[in-house]
Amino acid sequence: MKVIVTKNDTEAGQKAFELIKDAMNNGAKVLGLATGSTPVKMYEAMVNSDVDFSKMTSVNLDEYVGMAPDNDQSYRYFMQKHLFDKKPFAKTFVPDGLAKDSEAETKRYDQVIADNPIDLQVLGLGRNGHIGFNEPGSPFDATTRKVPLTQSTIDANARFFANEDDVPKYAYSMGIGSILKSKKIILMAFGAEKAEAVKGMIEGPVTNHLPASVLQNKDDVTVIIDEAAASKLSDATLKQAEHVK
Ligand SMILES: N[C@@H]1[C@@H](O)[C@H](O)[C@@H](COP(=O)(O)O)O[C@@H]1O
Repeated sequence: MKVIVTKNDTEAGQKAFELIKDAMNNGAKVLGLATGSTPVKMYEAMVNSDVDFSKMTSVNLDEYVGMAPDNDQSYRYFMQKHLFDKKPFAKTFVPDGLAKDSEAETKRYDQVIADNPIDLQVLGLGRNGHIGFNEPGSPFDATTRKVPLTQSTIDANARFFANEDDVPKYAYSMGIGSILKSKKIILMAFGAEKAEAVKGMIEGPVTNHLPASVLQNKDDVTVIIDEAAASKLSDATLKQAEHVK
C-alpha cells in the first residue's frame, strides 16, 4: 500500500487524476468509479482537463435499490452531473436501482464486470471502513450483491434526504471479490471522521470487520488522504508516506 498525504481534498483529487492519466497512458481502458463527496474534486480535475475520455468505459461500484436514475439522490444521477454529462465516456455502467429482479440484476452486473475488466478502481471509504457498500462482515470473495445498509451508513446518508424514512435501506454493490480483481486501486478518504477507519485499514489486522483492511493484501493500491484523515496514523506509517505540500 502506498500512502500519500495531501493538505486537502483538492490536492488529493488532482493527484488521483494524475494517476488516472498515467494509467490511461499505459493502456487503461476501463475505470471503476465511485460516488460520495470524496471523489468530487477528482471529477472536477477530470472535467477541467483536456483529457479525452470518449474511448473509455466506466463501471460504477454501487446504486441504491429502488432509486430511479433521474432521482437526484441516485448514483447514476451523481455520475451524470459530476462527470459523464461534461466528459462523455464510450460506455458507462451503474447498477439499475429499478431492476425488478434483484438476482438477475446482480448477475447482469457481474457479467458487465467480467466483460469490462477494471484497470483502475477508485474507492472512497465509509466511516465504518466499508468500500462500495460492502459493510463490516462482508465476505472478501463476494461478487455483486443486494446488501442491507448499516444504521451508521443510513445515518451518514440521512443529511441528503428530507426524512429518515426516505433514506434507502438497501443497495446493489460490487462485492469485495470483484473490487480486488481490478489491476490498480486508488482509495481516497478525507476528514477527521474517517481517521479511525483509515488507521484500521492501513495498520490494523486484515479483518472483514473493517472491509477496507483487505486492501493490505493487494498489490498496486494507493491511498490518498488529507491530514485530518491521516491524524491517527503511527509515526512509522507517516514517515514512509509521500507528503504532497
Ligand atoms: N457507497 C458510498 C461509498 O462508495 C462511499 O465511499 C462512502 C463515503 O462517502 P463520502 O465520500 O461522502 O464520505 O459513502 C457511500 O457509502
